[in-house]
Amino acid sequence: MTDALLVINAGSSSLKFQIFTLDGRSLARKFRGQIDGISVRPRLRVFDAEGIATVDRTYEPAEIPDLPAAISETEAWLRSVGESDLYAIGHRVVHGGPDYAAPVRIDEDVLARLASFQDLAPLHQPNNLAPIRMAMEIDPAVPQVACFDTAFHRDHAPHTDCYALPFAFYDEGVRRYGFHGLSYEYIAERLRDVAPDIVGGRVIVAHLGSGASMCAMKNGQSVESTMGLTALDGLPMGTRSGQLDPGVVLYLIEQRGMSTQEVSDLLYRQSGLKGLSGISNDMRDLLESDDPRASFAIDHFVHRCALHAGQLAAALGGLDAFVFTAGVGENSAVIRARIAERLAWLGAEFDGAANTAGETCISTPASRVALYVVPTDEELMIARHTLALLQKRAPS
Ligand SMILES: Nc1ncnc2c1ncn2[C@@H]1O[C@H](COP(=O)(O)OP(=O)(O)O)[C@@H](O)[C@H]1O
Ligand SMILES: CC(=O)OP(=O)(O)O
Ligand SMILES: [Mg+2]
Repeated sequence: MTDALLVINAGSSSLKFQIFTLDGRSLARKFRGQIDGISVRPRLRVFDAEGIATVDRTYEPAEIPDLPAAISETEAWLRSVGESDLYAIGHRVVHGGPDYAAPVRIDEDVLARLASFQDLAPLHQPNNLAPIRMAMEIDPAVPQVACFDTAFHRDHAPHTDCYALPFAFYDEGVRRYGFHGLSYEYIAERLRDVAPDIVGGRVIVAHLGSGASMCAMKNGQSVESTMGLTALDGLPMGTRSGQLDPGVVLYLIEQRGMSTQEVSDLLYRQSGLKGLSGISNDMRDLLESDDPRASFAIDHFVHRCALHAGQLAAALGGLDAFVFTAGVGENSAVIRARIAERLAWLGAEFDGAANTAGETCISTPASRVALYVVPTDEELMIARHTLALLQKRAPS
């Protein structure tokens, strides 16, 4: 089949993939699948075009201990359905560095440049690039396109995305890039249908998954993000610390004698919900647990979400809407309720019944700040960009 478009999205706790068929310029979803809960409660699910689950398989944590294992398992599944003759493959690549403000067709030079950003996104970039190399080896003739988490944020004003370091660091690329841009771009588009009255306003989108960030949007454009040079900054995450006094890093090195590798492992893999709770990086495990350390980690997460929401509301000069998305934001009514209650001072009137009923709008009609739950679809955004780039037009 030469009219199939494969999309791969390697996150920090999941590998998501979709296959689309092409009919001229339009995309039709054929399969959507993911292995989530990697290393904790791995589960492969594949849904057909009607949303019916065609595969639902759980694994022991040791069977899918990391992203590379999930990549191999997914490759095996893809081979089994015979999607070997592809029109193109679109990839999520988390870090585009200072070079890439838009999707790019991948060749050896581009791949080498993307590999040079690996240390800035150690949880993601290696797993984003491995399937690209794999596909190049299988069939170098299939076009591959990289779509970046950083691209949507690249129009930030320089005084907002610099660090207060000597300016030469900004020039060499030490900037607040921001991530989850494919998700935010998709949500910005969805809001045109879901909430046309606020799309031109001041909106915070909270992408709360295993990785978590918030984006301040004005008129559908990103103006601020909680993430920075790396995807460590901002909110606490599954295994990442989030915002930290840089003095803590100095303390770890100088007082505790930790190596850079040990500090990196601590901040990327042992911190966040996992580090604070000592139980799990998976929000579902914490919500199900009676252990006070689980509720402590959740309290911290909610507190930091509320603080960062205030910061982004300040960046926007007020707030018209707040949108929840990604694994936690889409699925946990409890976490949404707890964060929404902390937005009351901004004028948000939370509708608890709408929230538990799974409605899209979870604020009262009188609320000055509208609250929404909008499922994200990074893979669809990647598919649109990939097709547009290969057909040399703006994504539709
Ligand atoms: N029903 C749920 N309640 C609470 N959290 C959930 C639920 N379903 C999924 N999650 C959380 O969502 C996270 C995964 O989100 P996702 O956006 O897929 O992450 P990523 O792409 O970063 O791997 C997991 O850590 C999981 O705890
Ligand atoms: C950038 C990032 O944190 O991505 P994810 O949430 O998919 O891990
Ligand atoms: Mg993700």
